[in-house]
Amino acid sequence: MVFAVLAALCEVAAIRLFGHITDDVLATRDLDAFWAPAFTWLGLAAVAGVTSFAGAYATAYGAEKFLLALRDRVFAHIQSLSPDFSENRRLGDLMARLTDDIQAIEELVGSGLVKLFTTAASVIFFAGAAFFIRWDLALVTMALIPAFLVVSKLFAARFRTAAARERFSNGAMNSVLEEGLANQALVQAYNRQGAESGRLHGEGRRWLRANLSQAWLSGLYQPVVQVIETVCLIVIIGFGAWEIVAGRLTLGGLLAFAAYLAMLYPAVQGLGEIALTVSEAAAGSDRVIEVLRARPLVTDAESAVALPGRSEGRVEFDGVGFTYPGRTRPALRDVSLTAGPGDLVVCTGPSGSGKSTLAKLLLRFYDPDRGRVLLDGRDIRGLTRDSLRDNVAILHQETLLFSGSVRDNIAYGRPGASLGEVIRAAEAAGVHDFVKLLPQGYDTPVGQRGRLLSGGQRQRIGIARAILRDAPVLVLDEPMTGLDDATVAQVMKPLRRLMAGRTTILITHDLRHVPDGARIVELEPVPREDRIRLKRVGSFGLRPRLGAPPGAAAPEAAPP
Ligand SMILES: Nc1ncnc2c1ncn2[C@@H]1O[C@H](COP(=O)(O)OP(=O)(O)OP(=O)(O)O)[C@@H](O)[C@H]1O
Repeated sequence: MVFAVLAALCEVAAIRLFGHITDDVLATRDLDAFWAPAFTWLGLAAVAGVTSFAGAYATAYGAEKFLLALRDRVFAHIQSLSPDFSENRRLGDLMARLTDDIQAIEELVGSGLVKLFTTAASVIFFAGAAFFIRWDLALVTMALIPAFLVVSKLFAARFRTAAARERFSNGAMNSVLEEGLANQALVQAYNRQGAESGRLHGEGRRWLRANLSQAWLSGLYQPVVQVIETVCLIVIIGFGAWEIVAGRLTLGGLLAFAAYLAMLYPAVQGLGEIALTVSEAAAGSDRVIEVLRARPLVTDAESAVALPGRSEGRVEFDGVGFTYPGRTRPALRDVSLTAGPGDLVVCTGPSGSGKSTLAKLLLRFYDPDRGRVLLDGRDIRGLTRDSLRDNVAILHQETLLFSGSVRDNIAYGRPGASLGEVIRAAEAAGVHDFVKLLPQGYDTPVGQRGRLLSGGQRQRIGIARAILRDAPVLVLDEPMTGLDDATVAQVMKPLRRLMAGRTTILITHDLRHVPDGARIVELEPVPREDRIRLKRVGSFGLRPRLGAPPGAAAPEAAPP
């Protein structure tokens, strides 16, 4: 701001010099009087050049840093929300909020604010200089300024509506793009290329219309303002000419005055344009603020403590009931089970009976509505989420991989792990054998979501990651899904190694590969009956601790 104000002051002085040159050199034809103002002018131009460069760079620096900090903050905020937040929204739209909408805010807060300040300063300087030459003439000029402001206010309101539509369409278009690209195999397999292209075209047209109405408004704004500006200049020059004829104003005075006005009106116009930038930024900021206002469903309690050291791995669900936010049917009701080090508890049951929900509660993505989840006898709501999750390793149904190398993906379980540790985990998980055959070994990229690898290979990388994490509690969510018997056999060996000595909760509806000695917990979907029944299955060992004996009435009210 300081640099920009200095540059504007240099321009004011340069115009004044131009007036002097006109009156003292051109009108008098005295060449000797030319050199001093000419060199001063040159000096001013140099100072103006340096200061405006410094101002522009400093503004860009501040704006970019702001953009970086805001994006980091919004992203960190989204990461602190339950996975539910992203799952309930379209990914492309969220990405548009993190990129384009934040960029629109940056344009206002970074360059926009500086521009507002420096333009306002220029208006004051040029108006002051014009007053200095002829206050009465300047007053006439100023009387026309409100016309600019009224026009810009009229346009800004419409521009804001158009900008909000454009932001919304941009998010929708990004969502279609993201979904189409992420599901390309599905699109091609079902011959839906045309439909997907049509969807994109539809969103693209909506975006185009929103952009065109913005272009229409900003295109119209310029000529309207220019007409007002021209009327002002003609009035001033006419009035000035009359004053010169009457001998009350010199030619240099009039020229300098007109030059000040030529600088002043664009500055006033610039103030109006900032109103348009504000409208655009407001549309973007509404969308970013909506994200920042979302509160995490689960936070660390003020009295939350970190687990002292490594957990023993004693897990207990004690009369747990849970309904997802916005749902009326409970996902779980009165579930009780315990598992200790070395135990393997297999949660089974039909689809939708709440098996994966148990894992989400154990990781505290949600808190139960009833009952408690305990780790080492402590309610996990009294523990910090970091220390809880440090002690639980999860292997998801579809192993989630990032688009880095094999090594990066295994080391995700323990950042900073050495290559030796990664290789040891990979050997234990049966990853090493196929990695040896990959073109770049552990540095081979796994592709977007690991799609360059087979399902079984991805699963084994997930196991290696969990081995490296070395957490005392292990949750395996359908680790065998989609694998053929031969691959399951390959995966089972490292899985057994991984489970040894840990508390393992294995979620599966396929009991064929469950190791002997496992405790089986069968969940039944809540809506069909009033209670969750846990029952013993076949010859698989121990009976779990029951929340309610089979056949007993459910302690809670029936679901709505
Ligand atoms: N994020 C969510 N928001 C709302 N409801 C959900 C959510 N996730 C799951 N549900 C609902 O909760 C119930 C239990 O789901 P859950 O995923 O735990 O079942 P599951 O037994 O693991 O099923 P599957 O074997 O098919 O994976 C289902 O009725 C499901 O529709």
